[in-house]
Amino acid sequence: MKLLVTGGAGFIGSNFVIYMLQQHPDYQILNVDALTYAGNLENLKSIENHPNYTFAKADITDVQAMDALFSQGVDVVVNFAAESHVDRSILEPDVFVKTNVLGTQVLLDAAKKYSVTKFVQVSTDEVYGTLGATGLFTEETPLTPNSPYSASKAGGDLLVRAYHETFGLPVNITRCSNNYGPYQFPEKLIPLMISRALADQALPVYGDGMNIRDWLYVEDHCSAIDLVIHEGVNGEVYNIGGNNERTNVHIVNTVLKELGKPDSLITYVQDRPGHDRRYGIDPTKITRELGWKPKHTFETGIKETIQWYLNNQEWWTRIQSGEYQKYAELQYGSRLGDSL
Ligand SMILES: Cc1cn([C@H]2C[C@H](O)[C@@H](COP(=O)(O)OP(=O)(O)O[C@H]3O[C@H](CO)[C@@H](O)[C@H](O)[C@H]3O)O2)c(=O)[nH]c1=O
Repeated sequence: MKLLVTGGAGFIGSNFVIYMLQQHPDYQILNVDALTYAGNLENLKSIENHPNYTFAKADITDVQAMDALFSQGVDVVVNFAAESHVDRSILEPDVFVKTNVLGTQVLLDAAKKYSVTKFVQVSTDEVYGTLGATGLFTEETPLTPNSPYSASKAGGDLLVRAYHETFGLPVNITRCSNNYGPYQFPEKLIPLMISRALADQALPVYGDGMNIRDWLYVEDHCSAIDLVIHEGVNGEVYNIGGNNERTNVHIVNTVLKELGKPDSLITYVQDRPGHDRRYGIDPTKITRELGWKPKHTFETGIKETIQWYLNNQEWWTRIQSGEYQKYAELQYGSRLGDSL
């Protein structure tokens, strides 16, 4: 099988490439990534010389580049390539629409032209909007995205759906909750808090810190996508969640405790505009229909993750520079100057 993985140098994408080469060493994997700020080939050092792995630097919105890649023969596409950070989408929505909507459409056109046997769109529970105190997102929950990021992902998902309905393209959409684990870029809650706590810097908790996310260990997400590639019924959506709902303040306290750092580092700052209160995924469909089961509890996953960041300080200190640094100052500088 020849797999085209887009965004394979990002957090979830690189974990997926490594996972697939371990599970299916005979599959050929072509990783295409534009290597924007969060794409990092260092994530793939362990498999870069694998005989069945190839890398191409290209942007998924580049029609000619995508045509050239698909013309080499592709069986399955897994589309991870996306702008993914909500705060950044509030500052610059245009790049989100370009990559997440236009990029998806370019890939769909190429997938149609070259008759791929499966197109998996890796999406997010954020397309469902926010939950109140009760209930869970199911695959039938209406799409009501609240941020430019989630609106752009919903736009991509709807195009995927339309290519199935209109052209019969064999597609699946997966919608995951918050991932965590090795190689997550330190703009996201868990790695950001680990890196700042280690440097004894203030930890910016948005609003009252009681927003809830449903945490999924990245390797469990990868195993779910592997199942969807092989067993997913064309046209179907599958929600993937870890049944691990936690408040943000619980996450931050866990990080502080594991690192032996004081609570006084927590700084409540101005809330994220349009901040979704709660996400919670009902994974019944993928569990019952495809037999998926996560292997990690939150308690083991978070310990392993913190240990990974402790063991790999060079990886994240190197990337905390350049464009990231400028952006972090914009994002946290103003927030931290504006503590509640
Ligand atoms: C970066 C940061 C975040 N937060 C809060 C905001 C959220 O309630 C929670 C998690 O924030 P983030 O790590 O940015 O993740 P969130 O907005 O939930 O979105 C993530 O999870 C989604 C899946 O639910 C993915 O689709 C997104 O790509 C991914 O970024 O922590 C803080 O309180 N302080 C912070 O500095």
